Amino acid sequence: MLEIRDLQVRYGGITALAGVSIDVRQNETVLLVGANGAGKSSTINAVIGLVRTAGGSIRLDGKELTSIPCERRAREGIGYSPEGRRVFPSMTVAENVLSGAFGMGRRHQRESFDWLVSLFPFLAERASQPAGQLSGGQQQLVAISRAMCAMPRLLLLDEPFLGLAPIWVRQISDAIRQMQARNTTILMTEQMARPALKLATRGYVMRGGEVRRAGSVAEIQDSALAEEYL
Ligand SMILES: Nc1ncnc2c1ncn2[C@@H]1O[C@H](COP(=O)(O)OP(=O)(O)OP(=O)(O)O)[C@@H](O)[C@H]1O
Repeated sequence: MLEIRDLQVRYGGITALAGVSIDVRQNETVLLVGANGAGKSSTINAVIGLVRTAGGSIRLDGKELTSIPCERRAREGIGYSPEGRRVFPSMTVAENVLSGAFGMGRRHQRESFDWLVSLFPFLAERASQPAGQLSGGQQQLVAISRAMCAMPRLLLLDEPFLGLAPIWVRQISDAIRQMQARNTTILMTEQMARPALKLATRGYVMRGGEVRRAGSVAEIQDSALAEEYL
């Protein structure tokens, strides 16, 4: 479904990705694992269009994405939850979540919101509260709910578990499982790989802007290189 070939990203003189190739098949959950600066976020951000690519291709169901501007990529069915619990702090919880389905019909928005509330009742309890007042774990759930609200066919999750207490890790894992049950294809990144490994089907170990190893979750877990990060 997603075909990344020889992807290159540079920030000025810094090479962040030096020719990365990754495949994500339909209904798979693929994990990018690696230490700080390995190139995980740059890969995700290139797919959603937040960074310009210096070479290579990114195809979604055969369609080249690199020539589509960032603001139009969501319409291709891509949902994105950024690293670092980024919510719009002064907007309400409901506004934050519904912004993920911007431009879609009211009925679709209502149905999605009701479904998300059935997963996370606090979204209804806190619906009219500014999102900036929530705890870190709740903000991360709002960011993920926003990415899920449009029911994307490809969901990009950048470090969804980073710095969270176990109770939030469980809730976010449950949300990801719900998306899997709805046949959503997922590409996620993680430094703290253990909870993510339970959700993934395959993984890639990244280091220094390159893929060092690819394989099943078991293979990734076994890899000596991965040891460093787990
Ligand atoms: N905006 C930027 N300007 C300059 N260099 C950057 C920028 N963003 C990332 N880099 C550099 O690009 C490389 C890859 O970073 P990237 O954020 O993709 O890695 P990562 O694996 O996601 O790490 P992290 O877990 O810290 O986000 C690193 O050397 C990083 O310092």
